[in-house]
Amino acid sequence: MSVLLEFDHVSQSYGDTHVVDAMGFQLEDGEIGCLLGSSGCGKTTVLRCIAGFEAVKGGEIRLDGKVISRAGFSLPAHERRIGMVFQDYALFPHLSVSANVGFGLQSLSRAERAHRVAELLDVVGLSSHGEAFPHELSGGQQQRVALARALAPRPKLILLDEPFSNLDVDLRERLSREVRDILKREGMTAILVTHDQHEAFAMADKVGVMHGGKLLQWATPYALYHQPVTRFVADFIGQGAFVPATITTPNCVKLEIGEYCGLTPNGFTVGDTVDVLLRPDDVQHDDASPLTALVESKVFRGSAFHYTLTLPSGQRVLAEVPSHHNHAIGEPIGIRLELDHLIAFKRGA
Ligand SMILES: Nc1ncnc2c1ncn2[C@@H]1O[C@H](COP(=O)(O)OP(=O)(O)OP(=O)(O)O)[C@@H](O)[C@H]1O
Repeated sequence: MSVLLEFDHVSQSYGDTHVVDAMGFQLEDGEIGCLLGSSGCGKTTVLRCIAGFEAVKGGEIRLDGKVISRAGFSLPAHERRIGMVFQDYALFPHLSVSANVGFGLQSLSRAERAHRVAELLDVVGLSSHGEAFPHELSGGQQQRVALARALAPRPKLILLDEPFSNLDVDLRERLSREVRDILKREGMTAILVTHDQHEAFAMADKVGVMHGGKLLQWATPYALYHQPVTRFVADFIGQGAFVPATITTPNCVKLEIGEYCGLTPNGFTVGDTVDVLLRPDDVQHDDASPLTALVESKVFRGSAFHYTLTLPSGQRVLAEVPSHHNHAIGEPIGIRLELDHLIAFKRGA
């Protein structure tokens, strides 16, 4: 695979306000990337810079090896071959679904256009809705029309700006999987912007966590969850509790609930005091374990309970426990740690 989109120390500011700060990442041809962050972190600005609606103030954006934006130069948006899908779908209300999808295909003959439109309606599962108007479709169907319209002219890259935020949670999850399948089938490279971690994980091959205009980590969802490089990313992605510990040997760490070895505490020396992140799936319920914790609260999630447990010191940990283990608040339950790898940050850092 070759690199399609490159961000090389890209910065953007409005007056004295730095909105994007020396940002760097690479997206391979055919990959789906996602910029994830809370409101105001700069993700939409990044998307606008890629689309060509804004020129960057520093660094370079390259598409397919060619510079499309640097200080003093910005390739016009219509010459970038980038498609966009917006949060509000932005369909033309007075045009049929077919006409919406065929809108960017004016350079094709009528027959070629009809062929491409039919092909895309099939891809997004709306072949029988070609004559319908946008207001006759559900939100999810309208978003699939918007995707088909963006795919129609065979762009190099598709940008999706919070594409599912107007939809209810169930539909959002289903549609994010469907859209991923469609993009993959079409071999399309795409960047999605969202503040919803579930959406990011369901859609993307690589996710970038943004905070205050900085890209803190660009990695697979698995690596973000299991190997976050900063405390902020560890906190932002998934759930968990930080528990005090000490590095006792080059590959062992001692917590209040025991010493765990065979781990690689990178960057620490023996004697360092650290905070270890325990995810709910690291804390296993085991009736036979001599180690117990008190149930402080619990949330029923159907297949599992999310327990908040209190260790003897008062330290809280979270545990995901199959829901047939229904324990009462205040009850002690046996626990065991399953630490595959260590996520630890120096105490106070
Ligand atoms: N044209 C502008 N002029 C001045 N400040 C701007 C402009 N556009 C955005 N900003 C500021 O830049 C910061 C980043 O905005 P941006 O829209 O990129 O964030 P975002 O992460 O996409 O947020 P949201 O999820 O709320 O859309 C915000 O503080 C915003 O107020």
